[in-house]
Amino acid sequence: MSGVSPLHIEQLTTEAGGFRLGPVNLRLEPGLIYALVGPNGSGKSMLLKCCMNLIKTYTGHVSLFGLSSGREEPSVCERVAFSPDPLEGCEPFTLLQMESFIAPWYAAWDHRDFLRRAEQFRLPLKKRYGLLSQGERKKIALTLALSTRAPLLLLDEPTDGLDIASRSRFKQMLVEDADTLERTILLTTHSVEDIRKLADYIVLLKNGQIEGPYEKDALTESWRRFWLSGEALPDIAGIPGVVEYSQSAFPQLVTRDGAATMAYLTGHGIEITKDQPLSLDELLERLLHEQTPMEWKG
Ligand SMILES: Nc1ncnc2c1ncn2[C@@H]1O[C@H](COP(=O)(O)OP(=O)(O)OP(=O)(O)O)[C@@H](O)[C@H]1O
Repeated sequence: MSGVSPLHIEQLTTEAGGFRLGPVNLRLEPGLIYALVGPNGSGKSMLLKCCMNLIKTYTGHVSLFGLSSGREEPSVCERVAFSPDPLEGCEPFTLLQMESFIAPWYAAWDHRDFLRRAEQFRLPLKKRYGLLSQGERKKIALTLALSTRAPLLLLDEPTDGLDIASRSRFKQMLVEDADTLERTILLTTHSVEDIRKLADYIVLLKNGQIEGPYEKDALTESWRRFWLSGEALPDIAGIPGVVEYSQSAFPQLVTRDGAATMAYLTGHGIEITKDQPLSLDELLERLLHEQTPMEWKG
């Protein structure tokens, strides 16, 4: 772990409408993109709102760059931008008007940079937010968040509703910004494609609790499916990493620790006939829904 964390959450708990979130502990490292992934209603939006102090009824502690998130002073505010889903209360305003409200909070705001982003997203500057389509509204939220040039962005479902070209432009903007800005992003998403293309790390939110962060590349390297030549394995429970074993004409197993499983099988003279990494879709589904350490299939 290095230096001060852009976002450090300690023992955060909150409740709303019978739903309990936490205790959540999470520490982000600078310059990385984290995908916060969880089922509908798992508390992702609540967590982002707690970080922004928009929900104040939480216990625990949130610090932004080492400063308490509750301190509403420029040194905290200008370092973080939040793109909620949706932007509430903005219906009467145009993009230019929204800029005039937000820009004064951010010392690094550059009007030309803002105009360039709006143009790249083909956004009207003088049309009221309330009259725009869902995708156009999302692009407004992204334009405003990115234009802050804040070193920490919290983005709630940033690509939801975007057309294909706009998704590419968004990604391109992140890539271009990385040349001049050390930016940490925590984004929520239900899109495997977003996770594949954007995220360095995956953070799971399940049953109100955080799992991870998991480095995406390490995760996809580690989770594997092996096909075996033997008819039956001697001691399945003793094989490290195995989460599923299917006994059939072509026995196969799924492991969360490919290297350890392979070492065990090789060491016990069991031949692996085929070895395949899990797709990110399957891997995420397993991570999000796994309840027990091992599932058996006869
Ligand atoms: N103000 C509120 N009043 C009552 N219940 C609330 C409130 N805010 C959130 N909740 C409840 O808390 C739970 C978590 O909501 P949240 O919006 O954080 O989920 P989410 O993970 O972002 O879901 P999704 O993926 O569907 O966007 C939900 O069951 C929701 O109904």
